[in-house]
Amino acid sequence: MYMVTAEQMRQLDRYTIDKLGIPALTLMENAGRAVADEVLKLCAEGDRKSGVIKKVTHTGPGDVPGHGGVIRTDTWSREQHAVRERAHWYILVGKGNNGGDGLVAVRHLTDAGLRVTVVYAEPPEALRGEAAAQRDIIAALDIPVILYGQDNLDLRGASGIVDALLGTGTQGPPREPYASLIREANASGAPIVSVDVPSGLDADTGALHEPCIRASVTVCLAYLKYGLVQYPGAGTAGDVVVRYIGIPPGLARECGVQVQLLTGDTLHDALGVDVSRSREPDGHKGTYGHVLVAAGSLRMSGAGLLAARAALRIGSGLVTWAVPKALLPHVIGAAPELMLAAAATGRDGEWNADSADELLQLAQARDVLAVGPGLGRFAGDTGWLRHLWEEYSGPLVLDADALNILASAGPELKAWKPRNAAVVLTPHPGEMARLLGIPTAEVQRDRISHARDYARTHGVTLVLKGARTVIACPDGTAYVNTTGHAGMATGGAGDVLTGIIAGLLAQGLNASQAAAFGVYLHGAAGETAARHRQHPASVVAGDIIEAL
Ligand SMILES: NC(=O)C1=CN([C@@H]2O[C@H](COP(=O)(O)OP(=O)(O)OC[C@H]3O[C@@H](n4cnc5c(N)ncnc54)[C@H](O)[C@@H]3O)[C@@H](O)[C@H]2O)[C@@H](O)CC1
Ligand SMILES: [K+]
Repeated sequence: MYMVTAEQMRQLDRYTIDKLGIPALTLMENAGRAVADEVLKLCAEGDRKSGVIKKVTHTGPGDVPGHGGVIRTDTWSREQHAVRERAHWYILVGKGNNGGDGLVAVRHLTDAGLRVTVVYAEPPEALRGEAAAQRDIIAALDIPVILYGQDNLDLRGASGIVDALLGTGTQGPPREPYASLIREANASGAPIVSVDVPSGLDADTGALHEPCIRASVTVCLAYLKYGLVQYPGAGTAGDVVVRYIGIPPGLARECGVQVQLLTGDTLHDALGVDVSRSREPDGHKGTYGHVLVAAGSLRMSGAGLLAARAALRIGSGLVTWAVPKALLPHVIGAAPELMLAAAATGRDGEWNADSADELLQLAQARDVLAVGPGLGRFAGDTGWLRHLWEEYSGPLVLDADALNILASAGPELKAWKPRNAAVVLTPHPGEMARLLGIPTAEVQRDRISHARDYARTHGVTLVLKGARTVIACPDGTAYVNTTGHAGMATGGAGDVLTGIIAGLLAQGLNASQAAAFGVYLHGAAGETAARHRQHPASVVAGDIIEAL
């Protein structure tokens, strides 16, 4: 499922109207109709707040037996009519095309028997183009309208509200009278159905302006907008329903849109991943690759163990865990399936810069090198990592302190020899901020753009972790994950992801596939673990491995 910015959506709209010849009024009609459908569905589910609307058992249109088939008509049962007449919905209408969509919905809702009142934010004369055409139809139909003036409206009695105030044409925080109307709608407690995006949301980033609508449902038109998927926007949009309005679904790809929601279908169709994970009937452990995990130190040995165990559990043929020599006796038997290697001679169980050659030799005999979890920082670590980066010929997964080392290399990174094999970086927002030299809040404000820019500039595959993890590839494509939950914000969960991605690389997936599929599986395993533990908060990193 493609995801677009407001600007891309405008281009796709224009292309559909100007090049394909589908009239703007047709798109608006489809949009408003889609909104009305979702409102009626919500009515059928019942008004959760006031209990005015009860569940309707007969929801289908009237069926009349015909000759050899059924004639279906758009009629509604008496019970449905009765329910709708008792309800009273308010449709808040802004002066742009978002408002125009809302006015189309008004017409369809009225035809379906729902009592509706139109609330114009601005004098109806302010509407232009297609929206003005809708305004005139509403006037001709004698549908009740009011102009918002703060004391002529009490939304507290509303059964529901349609928010058609501001859409993808919004610039900056909602101005008056939009701001007051948004506050009143939120305070009403009525369910709110937003058209395209909740008014006050930055459609490109998911940042919330003050104020911003808190929707129960957002009926997103044509293509998913970034802001509905990224937090905090995702948290204010309620259930997001993407509805077709006549813009050909394939147009986004043809017009060069590169960002998609990561689903099972995306993995299969866009990334070519064998999601069934079938194995060769005559495969042997060599078929499934050998991972080297260089991770863990005296106080953080568990991080290395989790990464190595995850690499095993995801199906790698063999996994070797390299640790500082002094640590080795203490981790023997920690996971009997693992092979162990001592790769740093420091007596204190910490890594040291002298281990670079030794580690490189170990890595060259294996298919993938994962570096970072529980590594710690040590004197000369930048040169140490540079050596591995430049000399190791296989794919590299860098996490945790390996990312901090990269960050401290700063501009010097440009002088590092470009790698032929893939690099996957898996920063959390704090690590990403250090890589970019900007505050964490700035990373979070626009996660998709920061991840994509870094991946393109540095020729790496980048996994920006956190709710709705972003996987950005060197060619500009990006995927936004939907699996997982807040219970996975727990120590070690990131180490597990490192192991999963390394394990998938070892099994022959390319960097984009391994990163995207790894993130997806990691989240899905977290969900399974939450069900097993009966509460997300009780999930610990080891549970994610067991659930893989
Ligand atoms: N052909 C198209 O372009 C289609 C557009 N569609 C709808 O049109 C919307 C985009 O329409 P528009 O581009 O007209 O823009 P909007 O309807 O989002 O709103 C823009 C209007 O609000 C004003 N405005 C902008 N920022 C404001 C702020 N911060 N406070 C107060 N007022 C503000 C602007 O002056 C402008 O008049 C989409 O979200 C979607 O709902 C759909 O009808 C489908 C087809
Ligand atoms: K809206």
